[in-house]
Amino acid sequence: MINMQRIQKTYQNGVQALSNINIHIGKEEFVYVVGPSGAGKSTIIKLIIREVKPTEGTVHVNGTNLGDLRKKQIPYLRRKIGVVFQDFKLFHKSSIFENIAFALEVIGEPTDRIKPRVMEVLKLVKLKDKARCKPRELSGGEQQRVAIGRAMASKPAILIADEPTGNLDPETTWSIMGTLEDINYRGTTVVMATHNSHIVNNLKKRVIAIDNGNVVRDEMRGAYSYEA
Ligand SMILES: Nc1ncnc2c1ncn2[C@@H]1O[C@H](COP(=O)(O)OP(=O)(O)OP(=O)(O)O)[C@@H](O)[C@H]1O
Repeated sequence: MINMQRIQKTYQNGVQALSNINIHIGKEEFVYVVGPSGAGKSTIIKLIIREVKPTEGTVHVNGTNLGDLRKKQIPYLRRKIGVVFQDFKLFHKSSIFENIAFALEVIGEPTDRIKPRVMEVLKLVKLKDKARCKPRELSGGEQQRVAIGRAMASKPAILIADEPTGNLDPETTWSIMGTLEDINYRGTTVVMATHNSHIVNNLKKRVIAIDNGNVVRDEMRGAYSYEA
């Protein structure tokens, strides 16, 4: 599903973010990517969604070598990968319905299929009664569920979440984790970068720990750190 081989990434300013990364993530896995600030977690995510290119090495997603992708093929890749961020990134002037519908319009979904799919997605994230609301009328957790719904609208094989609970209180955090587990249970691979040790230590999954641009630990049902 996701295969990173001998990845080295140096940004234009000379900062080496990743030294030698080899990661294989299989179908339907749920993986936490953990590590201190600046370790390289977001860079790994940006490589998977082809927001940045590696300096050396190869990234395969769903069998496609991202190094071979032309710019105009990137939207096709993004259809297969949903992405959720810490700060939700919703359109504040649009309703919840429109926020999700927009994600389908940009990938060229036929008009008659948009409304039914938006309603399905709202059901998935348990926000059917909020379709007409604007994002500011929703709680932080509900806004993040909209963002997850939007990411899932194209039925991607992979959902990437970069610190999705970073702005949420503990109770809301567990509800979001429930939504992500549900999505994974239905067959989507989930890759989540997080600093939240409570989540990682309580909701046991595979843990890939990054430090200083290297994988320092890769464990099934791992902990946040060795000390935890
Ligand atoms: N666009 C960029 N240009 C230059 N350097 C960058 C860029 N993005 C990240 N870096 C550097 O690359 C290194 C890894 O950053 P990255 O954002 O991947 O870390 P992270 O583990 O996600 O950190 P955090 O937990 O704080 O989000 C850091 O030293 C960072 O300063």
